[in-house]
Amino acid sequence: MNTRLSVNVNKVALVRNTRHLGIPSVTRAALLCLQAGAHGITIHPRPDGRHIRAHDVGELAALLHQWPGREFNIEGNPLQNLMPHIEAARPQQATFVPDAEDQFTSDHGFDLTDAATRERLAPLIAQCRAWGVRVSLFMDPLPQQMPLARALGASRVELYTEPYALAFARHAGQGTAETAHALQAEAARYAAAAQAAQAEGLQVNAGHDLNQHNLTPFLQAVPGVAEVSIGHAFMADALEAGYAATVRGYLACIAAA
Ligand SMILES: CC(=O)[C@@H](O)[C@H](O)COP(=O)(O)O
Ligand SMILES: NCC(=O)COP(=O)(O)O
Repeated sequence: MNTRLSVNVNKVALVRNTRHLGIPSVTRAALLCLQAGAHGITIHPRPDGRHIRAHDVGELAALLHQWPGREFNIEGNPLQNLMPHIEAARPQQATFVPDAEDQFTSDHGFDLTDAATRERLAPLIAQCRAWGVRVSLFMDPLPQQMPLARALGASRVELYTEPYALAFARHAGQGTAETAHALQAEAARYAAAAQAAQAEGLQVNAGHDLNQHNLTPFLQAVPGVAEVSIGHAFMADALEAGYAATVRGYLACIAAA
């Protein structure tokens, strides 16, 4: 499967919000990434508006409508502020994330073994489907929870990849047999979760702290990833190389897998 690249532009908005000048432009960043070949744009309009704000959602939806075949992915907690954005923007994909309102960043997936969580999510997933919006659930790599995700009506899961990224960084920094084993074990966890999801008919996305060093090995270890959404490391790279060259760099990492 050719994994698709969705660029998360949260951090462009974060810098923009530090002045009242409207620069750097979020929509221009998205346009340049699409022109360079990115398959989609991801945003996470958090309740506190620290980066992506309501007007960004509408402006990006209008931009993506000019790019048939490219996808708009809006992330957030559907029990907080996400659903009005989904109704207004009608993105191709909504990624449900169980973040608290004041969370520093996303750092865990849903626990679908909790009946109350399932009861709250089921009607919201159904609502998105009624709007023609695919739902992906942000999940830790837990094979046993994949049937629960499918039973709720999700079309995809997004595997939360920070633990893998941490194991990769430790091995890259130390290169010991112990870190190699730990990295191999982490990659195997994700492969098992992906295979369990695919066995349920779910497609598999992945994201959080992926970068140009850990992306290719991740995709080599985890079969059939449909989409990676990458923002923080992407924007750090783009500050040095520019958006277009950075898109090409990440596409090359995907092609090398
Ligand atoms: C869900 C996830 O892992 C990221 O997409 C999230 O958008 C990161 O949010 P911040 O950019 O606010 O750290
Ligand atoms: N869903 C992950 C995402 O959109 C971006 O995460 P990160 O690359 O900013 O960590």
